[in-house]
Amino acid sequence: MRRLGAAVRLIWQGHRVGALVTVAGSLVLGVVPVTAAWLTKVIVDGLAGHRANGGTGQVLLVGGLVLTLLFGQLGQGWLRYVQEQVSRRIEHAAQSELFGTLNRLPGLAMFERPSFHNRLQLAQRAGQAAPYQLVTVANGLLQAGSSLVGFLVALIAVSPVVAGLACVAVVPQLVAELRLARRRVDVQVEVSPAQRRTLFYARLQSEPQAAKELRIFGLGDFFHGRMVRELSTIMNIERTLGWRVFRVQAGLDALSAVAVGVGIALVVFRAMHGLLTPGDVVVALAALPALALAVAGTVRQLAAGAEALLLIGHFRALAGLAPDVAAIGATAQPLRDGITLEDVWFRYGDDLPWVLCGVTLRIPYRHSVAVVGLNGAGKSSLVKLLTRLYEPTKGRILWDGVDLADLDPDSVRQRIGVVFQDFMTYDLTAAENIGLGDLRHLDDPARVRSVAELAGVHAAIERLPDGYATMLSRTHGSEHGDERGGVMPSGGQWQRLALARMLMRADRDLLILDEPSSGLDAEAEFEVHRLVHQRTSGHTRLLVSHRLNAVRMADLIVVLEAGVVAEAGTHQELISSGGRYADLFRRQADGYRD
Ligand SMILES: Nc1ncnc2c1ncn2[C@@H]1O[C@H](COP(=O)(O)OP(=O)(O)OP(=O)(O)O)[C@@H](O)[C@H]1O
Repeated sequence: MRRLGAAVRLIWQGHRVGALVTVAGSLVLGVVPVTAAWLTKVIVDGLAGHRANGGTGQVLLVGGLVLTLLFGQLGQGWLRYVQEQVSRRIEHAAQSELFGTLNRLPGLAMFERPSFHNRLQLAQRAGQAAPYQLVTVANGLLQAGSSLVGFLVALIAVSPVVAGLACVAVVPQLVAELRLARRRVDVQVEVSPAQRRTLFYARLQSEPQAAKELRIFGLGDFFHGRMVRELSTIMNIERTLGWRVFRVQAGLDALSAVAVGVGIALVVFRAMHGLLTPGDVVVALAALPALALAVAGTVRQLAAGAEALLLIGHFRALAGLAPDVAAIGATAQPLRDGITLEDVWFRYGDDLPWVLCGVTLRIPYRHSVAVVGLNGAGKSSLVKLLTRLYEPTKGRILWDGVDLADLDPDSVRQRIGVVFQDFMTYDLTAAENIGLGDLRHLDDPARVRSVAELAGVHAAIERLPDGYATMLSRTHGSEHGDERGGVMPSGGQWQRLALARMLMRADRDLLILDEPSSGLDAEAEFEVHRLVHQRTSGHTRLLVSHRLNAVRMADLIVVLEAGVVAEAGTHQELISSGGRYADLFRRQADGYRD
């Protein structure tokens, strides 16, 4: 019932007038065949002398029959057109609702589950197809149903026994078709992971980023083979289903043919004994196959409706997904004292190893804290906890003494500027790639330009064919229809663009720079750090870097090792203590000297 409610809501949001019009149209068109059959009967009875229609009456009846048939033909075309319009609007509403829900999910954990993506794929398909399917089913049901009722009434008038036979034949058809509907949905669920893998292999073979390695390592045939294997798996599952559908429906068709045959025999038998007029025979002979068709149509429509409702269940499950990070709470206030991590433990899943094992750390207001450590030490995970993309498994993170878990994540994020280690590269213009850092200033060229200058990428952008309006993509044209194809910045230039994007938020309370210069050459790295330090000094900052020289000016340096804080102090203190940091620093310095 809830699924039906969800479907009706989608249809209502999509195009309520269109939906009502198609329902009314279907009802009217449903009575066309039976009207035509009755007019035929009256004409035939008039011709056979069983009725006194008169010459004018016969002409009027024939005219009425022609008009009825014409109305039926034109009406069907019109109904199809309105249905398509309704369908487009419903699909639009469904996709908008689905992705609106996804965007409202505050955390990351959900996006890292294969089951979520399988369900998303099903939900997308359900959102695209199922509501429309329901509209066509409803219309089909109304048409087939009203034809069915009409012919049944006609048949009851001619022979109640034959009509009863037709009714009994409905039961096995309905049961079999409903079981097939469930199996169809099960198959869609079953093939969903293989379909997603197929898409993944298809993308690898078509995207420029992967094209390099595929060609150099000769991986094209390897991935092509894997894709073909997945396609074969899908094909085999669907072929088995197709064979089952064919067998069941062939059985049902045979049953229906037998029922029609028995019905016709009964009609002929009664007519031979003078119990039926020629008109009755015409009606019965027209009604029986038409009734069989209407029964099969109605049953298949019911099964398609059941299938659509089962699919809508996936849509509902996703559209009603509970957020993995509580999305409500008090609004975060401007930072005045600092951020404290209290015995923070974290792992990405119950069955995965601990990443942080009791980290206690303070980032005082207007101070800079650097986190260093070997690969996999948990530095980026710490950043994800601070930005509330995940919740700590144990322990607390306090924003001026208030647990982050009690604050509205959006309001916290509005107070933070971040450049991630795995930053995004958007297939958009250079200006947009920077301006996205603060949507309020997306169309503020002066501001965009000033942060680009700070990040040292302005000169490179100025040299592009269309300057800041140049598309930074080789696969997408611009939104304004320019399909020339843009340019591809270098790795270091992309990193500077990400840095500039973060600098759009340089006025925020907490700035987090996770490896902001790993793609830069040594000279550029030094320059970027100097500029960022200058531009953001006086802000509360968390810096993550492998290049210890780049973070030596931080107020506090924390060495993270195996998920715990192994050492903490200023650069001088850590060097003097001769521990892990001093060792790492010496080795990096030696590396530069050699
Ligand atoms: N999304 C994730 N799901 C599961 N495990 C993850 C995820 N992200 C990171 N990990 C694991 O958490 C551990 C810490 O990773 P993290 O990225 O925080 O380390 P890091 O210190 O930033 O490393 P690096 O210096 O290489 O960037 C690693 O063992 C990694 O495999």
